[in-house]
Amino acid sequence: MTAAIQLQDLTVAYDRHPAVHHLNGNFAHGSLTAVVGPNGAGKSTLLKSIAGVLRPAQGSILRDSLRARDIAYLPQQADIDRHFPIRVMDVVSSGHWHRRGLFRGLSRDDMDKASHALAAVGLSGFQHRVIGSLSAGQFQRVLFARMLLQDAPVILLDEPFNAIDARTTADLLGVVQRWHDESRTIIAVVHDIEQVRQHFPQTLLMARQEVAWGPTQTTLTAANLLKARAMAEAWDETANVCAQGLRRG
Ligand SMILES: Nc1ncnc2c1ncn2[C@@H]1O[C@H](COP(=O)(O)OP(=O)(O)OP(=O)(O)O)[C@@H](O)[C@H]1O
Repeated sequence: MTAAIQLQDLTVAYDRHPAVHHLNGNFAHGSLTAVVGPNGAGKSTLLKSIAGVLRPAQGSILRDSLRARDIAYLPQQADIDRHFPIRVMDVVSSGHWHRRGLFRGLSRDDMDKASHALAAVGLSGFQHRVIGSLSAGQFQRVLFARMLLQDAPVILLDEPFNAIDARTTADLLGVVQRWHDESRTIIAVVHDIEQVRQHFPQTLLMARQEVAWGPTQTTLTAANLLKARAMAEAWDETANVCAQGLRRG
């Protein structure tokens, strides 16, 4: 299968301290991959750099012929301000702003599409609710409805099921499976190893660097999980990005 996203010796750093270190590999077109690793392993940083929010310190990310709008990115809920006084309909409809322009009002067609997307995530009738009044699970459903409208071939999800109730998680895993059936490329940071084993055919296990990357069954072994933890604990937070020509750490 051809690569939708290719990481070439990718290092991403904050103030020159690497959070992702010399990653190499491909996310194939139509693949469904979980990104797994201990806290601070660089998972969110990797997703942000694939989304184009962060730039590589070294190496590169090749995105085939994808345009920025072809990549839908769902950040962690903690990174989203929900105190904004806007309605569910406005959030969902912003999923297709690239088609209708940022400042044009909502057409009847836009509203119908948003209503269908809300129905698909089990939130019929929520159009006029203010987002601050929703539970965490309901808000996550709204963000998935927004991504349904975005209709992107590549979907990045950062801990989409963290602190979300079991019913919502099951429903949203159904949406992810539907996207997979539609041959979209999906990369999701997931903490629940059992969930990964059940729903994600591919896994990238990382601890700043790659620990293992491939079919979930062969990647998520007890030995690899132990290795990831040991690598994360041994990581020197104060290390700088490698100077050109130095041996890789
Ligand atoms: N904005 C930032 N500024 C400075 N350092 C950061 C920033 N964001 C993350 N880091 C550091 O980069 C490293 C990787 O963080 P990252 O959030 O990517 O890991 P993660 O695997 O997603 O962690 P978690 O599972 O806890 O969400 C950590 O040492 C973290 O402290």
